[in-house]
Amino acid sequence: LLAGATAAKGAGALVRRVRSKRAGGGGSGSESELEPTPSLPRSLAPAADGAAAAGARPKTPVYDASVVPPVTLEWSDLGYEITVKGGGKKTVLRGVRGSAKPGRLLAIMGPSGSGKTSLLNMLAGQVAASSKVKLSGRIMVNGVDATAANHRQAYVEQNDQFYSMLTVNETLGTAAALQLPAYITAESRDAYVGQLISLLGLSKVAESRVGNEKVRGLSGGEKKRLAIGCELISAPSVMFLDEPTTGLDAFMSEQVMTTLQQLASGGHTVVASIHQPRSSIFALFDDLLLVAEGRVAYQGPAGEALAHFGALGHPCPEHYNPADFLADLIAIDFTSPETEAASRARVDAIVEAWAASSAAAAPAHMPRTASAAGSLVPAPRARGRLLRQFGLLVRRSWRQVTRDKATAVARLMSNLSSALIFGAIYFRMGRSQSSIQDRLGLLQVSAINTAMSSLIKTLGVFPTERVLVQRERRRASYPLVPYLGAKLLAELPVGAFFPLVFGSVVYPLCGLNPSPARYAKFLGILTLESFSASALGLAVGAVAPSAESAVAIGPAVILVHIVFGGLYVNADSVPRALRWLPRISLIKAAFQALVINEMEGLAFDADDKGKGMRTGADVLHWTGFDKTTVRASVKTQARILLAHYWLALNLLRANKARYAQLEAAAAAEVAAAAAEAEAEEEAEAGAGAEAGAAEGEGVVEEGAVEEEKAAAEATEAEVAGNAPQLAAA
Ligand SMILES: Nc1ncnc2c1ncn2[C@@H]1O[C@H](COP(=O)(O)OP(=O)(O)OP(=O)(O)O)[C@@H](O)[C@H]1O
Repeated sequence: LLAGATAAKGAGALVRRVRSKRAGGGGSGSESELEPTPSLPRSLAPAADGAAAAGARPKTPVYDASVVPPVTLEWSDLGYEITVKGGGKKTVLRGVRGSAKPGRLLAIMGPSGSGKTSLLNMLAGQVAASSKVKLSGRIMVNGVDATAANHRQAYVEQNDQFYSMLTVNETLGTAAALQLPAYITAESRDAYVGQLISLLGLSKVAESRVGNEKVRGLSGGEKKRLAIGCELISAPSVMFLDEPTTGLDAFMSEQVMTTLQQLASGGHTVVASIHQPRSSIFALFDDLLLVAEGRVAYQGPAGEALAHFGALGHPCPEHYNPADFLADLIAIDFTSPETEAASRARVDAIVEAWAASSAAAAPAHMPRTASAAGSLVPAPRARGRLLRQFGLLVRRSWRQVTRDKATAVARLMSNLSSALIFGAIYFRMGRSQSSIQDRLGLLQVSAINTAMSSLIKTLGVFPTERVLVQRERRRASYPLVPYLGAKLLAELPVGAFFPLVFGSVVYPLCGLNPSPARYAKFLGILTLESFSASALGLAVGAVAPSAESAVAIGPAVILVHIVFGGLYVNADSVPRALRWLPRISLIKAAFQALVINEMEGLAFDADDKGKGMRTGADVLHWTGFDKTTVRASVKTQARILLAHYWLALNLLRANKARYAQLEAAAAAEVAAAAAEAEAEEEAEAGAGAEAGAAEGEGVVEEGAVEEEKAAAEATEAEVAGNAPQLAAA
């Protein structure tokens, strides 16, 4: 049965049939009785036995991702206002109302700039918090105010981010292992991932790497379907997708939208913003929400939209793409003042006609309560043990870093060429007086080169990875500490390899101190420094808004480390107020250790006049490094390294996404509900009416969301043990 899980349209009917069977509790309920091809993977664990299907508590907990609690979303009076430069207000959305139903694909369409993305983000609670943004209105889930705890939703962003060196199978496998409850066996998980892959039409590329700009991998459409798959793991009732077809050709767009239609058929509530689809894609929509200038021009069955506009005197010409027709109809034509005025009048008339229509007035089911009553049970969610998460994350990072041959070759070539260039410039330095300056120069540029190469590599990769990690953490897959720990552990050997290559080549070429112990220490000092620079890269990458800005900020930061790196400014002559800077310079710590390691016990030839520094001790005195040791410098470097990790961890924590919440209307509703509850309480003393869903103001942090989710988790054991009841619900 499961092997046949291809994406068959109409399979939703089957799923619904199955559901009604279960809900009835009759029959054996055995999976093997069911006929072909569900639109979603059916079950993670072996199906419940007859007793379980009949309602008894099953011995093996069942997690069935195909049967999500049905969710109807309703929204009313949505307003989205932005304070623009100069203090003016821009209305992005005004008086928007509508609904999205389970088992249906709702497309949000409209001309560019009409507010599609803003509406989608608002419905999904993904509008970035800002003092300039004001959101109002009400969003309900099955009749109660929407909260993170009372339904499970997923949001597929426009740009897909993955670990590029992992295969499709590994990507979904890791996501499943991180997100699914720990009681699900590895075999069940693998089977589930296999089904998900066939559902998404990714079987042919299951063992292909995702790829990136450097390494060819999946096509745009395949990546989009993989992104949908990653979100599907947690069995969300509602799926939001921001322009899922952007950047895809017509064929791939259709494949993606067909996948969405299948998900809807399987019982999910699917909402996608989309920009002028072709007619075959338009035909896949169940419902349509047309946005014109931030207002609703139509909401209802997609198949009835043309009739609605025909009745308003705007018939669609024959053989015309309905999506193009509708987009043109509600677009403002800025060609000339006359065309603008005419098109505005047309759009206004359309919007007003819709607002006045009975369909628009059909009340969304909006009881006056702010209670987030748990009418819906969220799907169980992973709270795996830290060690298990750590293991998974180490394996993922290890695969990413060891398989990235292109980056490894580039780093190898860069380190080798630097070593050879330095080797040629400082070739066999000897013991003359001028070799003292050469030695100091070589050790300084070696410290700078090692730090720069490590920093730039981290800056180029980490900001993108951070986005991915933040996304995963939004799904509460794992805490930051195991993530960072796993990353460091997995990258340790590869990270150490490059400074070792550089040092191994440059040292003998330049004729540095011939003692093998000094050679080994030289390599150790450079390796530790490269980790310190990489950790600095993590800290910069944690705050930089993009990879580009990280690459701009990083060198500016390292420049301070270079200036106070020990050669350009003598530590003793640094102004008192800036004395802390050399102490935190990773280049200084490395340079100092390298110089002491090189100079101790070395003798130099006198110059022509029989003068000059004759011993390494003289050089150390002159540089001001005679007051410390290699060991102390290495300890300093270790402290700098740990401080950078600590900084990176805290910056990542502080830089988490914050989302704006519905403001005025929600606050008013909460107040009204509170007043109502108070009145009720007075009326029936001790009735204990609840009115306090304190979601009034401002900003919801992920932490707050997590707390809500944690509360929902109390139901998890229940869910685990009562899957048939959940399915029935
Ligand atoms: N943070 C913001 N600051 C200023 N203007 C904004 C902001 N967010 C949205 N807007 C404006 O709101 C309007 C709607 O934007 P939105 O991105 O929702 O439109 P859209 O229909 O999705 O457009 P497109 O199809 O081009 O992506 C646009 O005029 C946009 O410039």
